[in-house]
Amino acid sequence: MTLLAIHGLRKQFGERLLFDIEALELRKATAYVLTGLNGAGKSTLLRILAGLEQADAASCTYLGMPVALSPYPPAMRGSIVYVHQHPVLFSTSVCKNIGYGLAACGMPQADAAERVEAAMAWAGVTHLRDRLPHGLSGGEKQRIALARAKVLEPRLLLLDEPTSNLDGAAREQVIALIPSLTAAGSSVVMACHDRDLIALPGVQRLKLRDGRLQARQQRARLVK
Ligand SMILES: Nc1ncnc2c1ncn2[C@@H]1O[C@H](COP(=O)(O)OP(=O)(O)OP(=O)(O)O)[C@@H](O)[C@H]1O
Repeated sequence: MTLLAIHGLRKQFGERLLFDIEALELRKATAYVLTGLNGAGKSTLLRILAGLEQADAASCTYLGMPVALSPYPPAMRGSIVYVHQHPVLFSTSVCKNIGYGLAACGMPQADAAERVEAAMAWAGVTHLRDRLPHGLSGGEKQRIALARAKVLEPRLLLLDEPTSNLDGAAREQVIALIPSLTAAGSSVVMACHDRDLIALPGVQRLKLRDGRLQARQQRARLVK
């Protein structure tokens, strides 16, 4: 089942055409890696999908409904989450950071607290619940940012280089979280150069090259 399909997606910065993508199709509950050389436009594409950057599209459907990319549709705003390469956390406790989006959309406190607990456990950050962001490691911050995104139960997570600043156990902990996102029904697009992320079983490959998008399908897929 298709989650998002865009045809004729063009992005220009002034006179410069960054890419002209004939077709981008993202399936439900599927993980994708988006590769390409530095400057190919990976972050820009993720930012367009998240509604943080404007672009021209010939046609777009989201959950089978035709939508315009501009202005960015509320249905996409409410179910697509972008996680920055260097996540910015608010200067409040880890658990309040994770629950912020739920409180903002008016979820009752008891329900929100339950979801936040589950997200903290998932990301392995329960022991950090009362800590302030200052002094947390890069890996801890990245896992908190992933928990803050997952708690919203998005249909699509856009992860910009989620492991680029991490190594060793911190990197492995983040990589280990990815398959459970698709198992929970979310699709994931990760801009990355990390071979271990690219090699995760069932992950589909998208590559930006010379302004075009190449898709390479793998047979095995993660849970749908
Ligand atoms: N707001 C902007 N105005 C003009 N040019 C921009 C803007 N944002 C990005 N670019 C240019 O678009 C190109 C693609 O940038 P982008 O960050 O999307 O690439 P990337 O593939 O994510 O690169 P990297 O792997 O280095 O992160 C770069 O040449 C960048 O300078």
